[in-house]
Amino acid sequence: MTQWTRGLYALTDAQLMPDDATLIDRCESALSAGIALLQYRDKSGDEGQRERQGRALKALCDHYDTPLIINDDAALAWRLGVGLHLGRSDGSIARARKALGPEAIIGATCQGSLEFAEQAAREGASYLAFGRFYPSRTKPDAPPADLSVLAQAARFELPLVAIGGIDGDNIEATIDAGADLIALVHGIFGHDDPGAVVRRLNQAFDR
Ligand SMILES: Cc1ncc(COP(=O)(O)OP(=O)(O)O)c(N)n1
Ligand SMILES: Cc1ncsc1CCOP(=O)(O)O
Ligand SMILES: [Mg+2]
Repeated sequence: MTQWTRGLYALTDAQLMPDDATLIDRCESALSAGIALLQYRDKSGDEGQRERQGRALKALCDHYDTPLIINDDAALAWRLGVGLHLGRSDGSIARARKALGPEAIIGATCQGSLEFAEQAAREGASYLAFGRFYPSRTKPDAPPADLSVLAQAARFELPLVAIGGIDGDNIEATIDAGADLIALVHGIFGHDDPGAVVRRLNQAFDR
């Protein structure tokens, strides 16, 4: 597996990629340009679609040697043998760690809270996700967080993910504040050519 602890973290969106062909095409474009992690985030409520698209993305991610993370759905992550991202009301990190095993990548939403982060780290999270840091088109009601939380979270010695409204204009400031991974929906998949955007955004890590 390629190093996943620093770089771009692309999250899918069923509105931006409404059918299987668009989803696979856009994800392949991002993967081939070089992302650290891909998250399948499906809020459609269509179980069959989630199983089918999850399996297709697993095959694609294996091809590019890039970890796949499933949002919310621990059972699907277990069936596919991939990583899992859990928010505050998506179930316990400790239970997911027990079910998925010591090697699985398990991420936790911490919003802007060091207390949430402390608990997730204790329960075995692989990374801690903070944000939203900027106005987000994908999740406008996500609680806002201040960038200063990233420097304070360095004490957990886990990869820190920043999320929410990140784009080419604010990515450098977000990395400089302490983010190891930059998670984006619109900033990657809101563009016709995700690969070109990924190449541009990756330059922020190479300064
Ligand atoms: C990398 C990453 N960070 C945060 C989230 C948000 O998770 P959650 O709060 O559970 O909200 P939903 O994404 O489920 O709407 C995430 N998915 N990924
Ligand atoms: C899932 C999630 N959690 C906090 S903000 C957000 C959405 C991020 O999407 P975008 O990069 O389009 O703001
Ligand atoms: Mg969730």
